[in-house]
Amino acid sequence: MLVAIGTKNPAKVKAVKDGFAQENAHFIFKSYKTESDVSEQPFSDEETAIGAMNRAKCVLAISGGDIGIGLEGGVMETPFGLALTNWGALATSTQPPIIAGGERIILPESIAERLRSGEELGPVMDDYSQREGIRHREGAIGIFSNGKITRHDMFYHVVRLLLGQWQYQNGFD
Ligand SMILES: O=P(O)(O)OP(=O)(O)OP(=O)(O)OC[C@H]1O[C@@H](n2cnc3c(O)ncnc32)[C@H](O)[C@@H]1O
Ligand SMILES: [Mg+2]
Repeated sequence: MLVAIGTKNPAKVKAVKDGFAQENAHFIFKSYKTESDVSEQPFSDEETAIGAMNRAKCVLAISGGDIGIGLEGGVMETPFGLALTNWGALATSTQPPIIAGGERIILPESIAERLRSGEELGPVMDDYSQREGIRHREGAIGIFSNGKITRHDMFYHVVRLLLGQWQYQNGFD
């Protein structure tokens, strides 16, 4: 079965491969750069989830795969501050997309202010941590959880939720 992944981001690609790895079925993976057709920095749960679904549908269409997976990161305002929010989607040609959300934490106010004024989380995190490519590695969630939950860990959970829902809906044991 061909699983098409709608990103070239290594943290996301590895999360998908690891998420499918413990199954008995044989999966082949291909990754493609896809557009999420939402803002570069999604600013709500809804926009982030739509971005994930768009990526999943797009990668399914361009790959001819059996399953398309889209993962999208964003932020959302809450009564407690600006939260990280992450969504994943699994698309097939026969059913509406399945979605699942990731773990959330509140960002420090200094980071939140920069995002509210229009900056993107990726570059802001690199600037904050004085390192390059945080979004390809542990991500903001990894930095602010002291490495306890990385971007890979978080998206791995999302992928397990997607795969499990797909199996449940299709009568797998
Ligand atoms: O190549 P793609 O798949 O697009 O991966 P990405 O890292 O750009 O991830 P998203 O598009 O899903 O994320 C939307 C924006 O939020 C940023 N972002 C999201 N989660 C992040 C995290 O945990 N750490 C750093 N930046 C993050 C990211 O850099 C983008 O500016
Ligand atoms: Mg992106």
